[in-house]
Amino acid sequence: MTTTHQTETGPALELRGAGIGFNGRTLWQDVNLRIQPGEFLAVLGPNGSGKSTLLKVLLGLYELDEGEAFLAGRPAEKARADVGYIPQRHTMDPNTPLRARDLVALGLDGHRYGFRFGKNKALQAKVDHLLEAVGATGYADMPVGVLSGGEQQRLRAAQAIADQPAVLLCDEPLHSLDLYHQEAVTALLNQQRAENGTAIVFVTHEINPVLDYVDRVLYFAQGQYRLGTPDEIMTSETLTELYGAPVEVLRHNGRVLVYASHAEGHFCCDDESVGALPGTSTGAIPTLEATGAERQGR
Ligand SMILES: Nc1ncnc2c1ncn2[C@@H]1O[C@H](COP(=O)(O)OP(=O)(O)OP(=O)(O)O)[C@@H](O)[C@H]1O
Repeated sequence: MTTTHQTETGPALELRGAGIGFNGRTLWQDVNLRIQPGEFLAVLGPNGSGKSTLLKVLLGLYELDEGEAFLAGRPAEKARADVGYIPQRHTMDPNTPLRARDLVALGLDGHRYGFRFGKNKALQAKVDHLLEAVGATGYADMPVGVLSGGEQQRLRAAQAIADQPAVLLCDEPLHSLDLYHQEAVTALLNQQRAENGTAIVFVTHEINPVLDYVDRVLYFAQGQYRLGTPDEIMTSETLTELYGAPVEVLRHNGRVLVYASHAEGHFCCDDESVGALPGTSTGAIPTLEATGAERQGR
């Protein structure tokens, strides 16, 4: 059965006055956000700014310090069945006793079908379709533990959308994928939101591969956030204001290029973009990750 979340009323996801921090350091606060069914939200920000934490709040794994989080009209901790999740890449144990197709099948209401799944022809066909969509047909019957990181990541993407969730939470899902498979996975996610109304929350350091699909950007930095369309947020003016120090944003061949020249180098943008900046040598760019001093000071 096809689920279409676009026909449902109300936002797919909502944060009201939300805030969270750890060990006395506020990651973000007073976040107000309504994501509609079918909307694609990119979440950006430096290392440690709280992007993955946002996903964990939406998964009901972390409690907010203030405010509320709702998914499909329910408090986040009660909405697990409405959520698909592509976790940040981690390599699976080589001895994991699952084939690639079993991993994807678990996304199809695995708790209900369990390993009897193999007898259901309709579900098998669905798994085959998902495997094909992420280019995994060739290794469908291989044990997942022997697959490469990128191959495993494509299976996680297929698994996460298998049950057509109302909200899909993606934590750097393109990390370690080659360009061809980045495009295949982003096209699949886009199809999922267009055809089934799945709202997508996409944490990434690199907006360019999804720029064509992104409706709005949520950008965390310095304990603050900005929310708006890519044209509103990915500007020198907005990011300079957010970081409180000069950031230059350029558009080149349809790509967003972010250049942070502050001496402390505590900005974050994607290295690939900086490298692509015309007339700029990567050697001249300071480190773009949070400094050790910043992290210890939280
Ligand atoms: N359970 C926890 N207990 C204590 N600190 C935590 C916990 N979870 C996250 N943090 C801290 O909160 C900060 C934000 O972590 P988070 O993983 O959300 O960052 P991020 O923006 O996703 O970073 P990255 O780009 O590096 O993946 C980090 O400094 C992290 O150490």
